[in-house]
Amino acid sequence: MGAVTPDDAREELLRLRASIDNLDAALVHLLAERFKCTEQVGRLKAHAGMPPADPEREAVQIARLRALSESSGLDPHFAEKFLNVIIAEVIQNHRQFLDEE
Ligand SMILES: C=C(O[C@@H]1C=C(C(=O)O)C=C[C@H]1O)C(=O)O
Repeated sequence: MGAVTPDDAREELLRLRASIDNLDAALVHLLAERFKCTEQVGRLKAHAGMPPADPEREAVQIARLRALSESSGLDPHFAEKFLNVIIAEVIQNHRQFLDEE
């Protein structure tokens, strides 16, 4: 392979960053849809007198995402940390719905 010129490198960087921008936008859209869903779950639970957190469901979700991560080349430890941050935010929202009831 020949030497990479600064112009080639800049072009490749721009190409990769354009993909990163698209992927970040997709992540934001996916998260927004997930939070719309969990909001409905939270309101349903608050109305039905169910607790905001469901540790059994969380354990199933974490195991599932860890397995998916392993098969797709994502660090499963990172996937678990990421999901835990999201779940903590969801549970905090669910507690607020409970207070509003
Ligand atoms: C969304 C729910 O509420 C909480 C949030 C979860 C999540 O974000 O995946 C999973 C379990 C619950 O602790 C649910 O019970 O399904």
